[in-house]
Amino acid sequence: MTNPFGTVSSEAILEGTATDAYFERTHTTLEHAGKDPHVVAEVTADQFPTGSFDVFTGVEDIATLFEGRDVDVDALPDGQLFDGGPVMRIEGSYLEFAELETSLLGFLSQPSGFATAALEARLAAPDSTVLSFGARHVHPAITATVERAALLAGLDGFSHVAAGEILGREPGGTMPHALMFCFGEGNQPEAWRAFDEAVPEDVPRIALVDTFWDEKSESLLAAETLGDDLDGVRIDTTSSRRGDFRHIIREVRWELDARGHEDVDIFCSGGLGPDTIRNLRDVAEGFGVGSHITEADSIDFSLDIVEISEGSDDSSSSRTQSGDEGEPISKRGKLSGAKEVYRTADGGHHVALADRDGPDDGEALLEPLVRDGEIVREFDLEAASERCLADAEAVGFGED
Ligand SMILES: O=P(O)(O)OC[C@H]1O[C@H](OP(=O)(O)OP(=O)(O)O)[C@H](O)[C@@H]1O
Repeated sequence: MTNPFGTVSSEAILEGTATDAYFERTHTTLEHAGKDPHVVAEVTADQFPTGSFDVFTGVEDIATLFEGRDVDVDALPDGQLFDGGPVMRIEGSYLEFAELETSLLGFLSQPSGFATAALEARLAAPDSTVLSFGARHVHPAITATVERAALLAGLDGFSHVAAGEILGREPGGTMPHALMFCFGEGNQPEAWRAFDEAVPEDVPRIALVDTFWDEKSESLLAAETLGDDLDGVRIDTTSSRRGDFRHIIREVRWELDARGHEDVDIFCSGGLGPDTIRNLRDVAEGFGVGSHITEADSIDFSLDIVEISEGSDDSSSSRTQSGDEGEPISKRGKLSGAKEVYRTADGGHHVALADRDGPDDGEALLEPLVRDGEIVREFDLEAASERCLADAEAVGFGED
């Protein structure tokens, strides 16, 4: 049985059948008419800066998508923040990549949305542990994409096991309510003790303490049961029972401290977004964040041809490599001509035509990704994450 879950295969994505039918019909029509113009196309979300930044990611998948295609691609670095103007520029014969547009936009749009939302969570509690718990909300085939976006945005870890294998990271997390149910009400100590005995030593002993009784009672019981071995408690109080969540956490902290358990950390989870995290970051040590990341809006990227010229067999005639230019062209409402985007020292994001000067102190952000079908960039998630956080600070991401 191949592909039992009906997911679109990697082969279909690479060969271009993972596309909208109108691109196939365009290909057929252009071939019929003997047309294959040389184009420069750009991927943009907004034409001009809006004052609101998003995180760019998915670029490694784009490199894989274009490998072996006779095109040149330039793109922002992974993790760079952007606000208007192109995040990517593709140059080549249009038929070389026409059908890839659908997958190309999908590779960028959803992961960039996840990473932007994860960055909001990260910056809401810069000094706390923040883990990605959202794998359960997405199709299993894209869980590593979610967890990668979370790491890119600087989260400390994630929960998904198979994603961990792909990303080369140990997943985090300790126990679900299901474990507590299996031991039953009144037997919480048995559950926590069995966990402590069973799991490897390097797994933190964080007891789930909201299952049957109130959070204070279960937290104290966990501390009594595991003593110094208890690293923390997790409070995942259901929203209907939450009341004043901050007060509940402060009360648990107070009662733990009063009995000498100052070293026991408090972790929270369940429907947490940046505002709640900001409100709890001084009373809890860590947060599990799921839906805020997975429910992020996709970034509304589109691909547009911005320069066009008659096709040529000579690939060295590319603009990227020779400086030759086609005719500027654009749809109404979009901006014609190949562009560059710049970051200035004051954190500004600027868009200008690529053959004009940018701002005096502007750093051009588009970098070579593919040349004549060869990937010319290396990828390093840790470096991308550092870039993301540094750029977030530079542009004042999340500040009003
Ligand atoms: O609300 P989110 O931000 O998306 O967080 C993801 C999940 O993590 C917590 O689940 P928990 O591990 O407690 O689930 P369980 O009830 O299955 O044990 C929380 O209750 C959510 O279901």
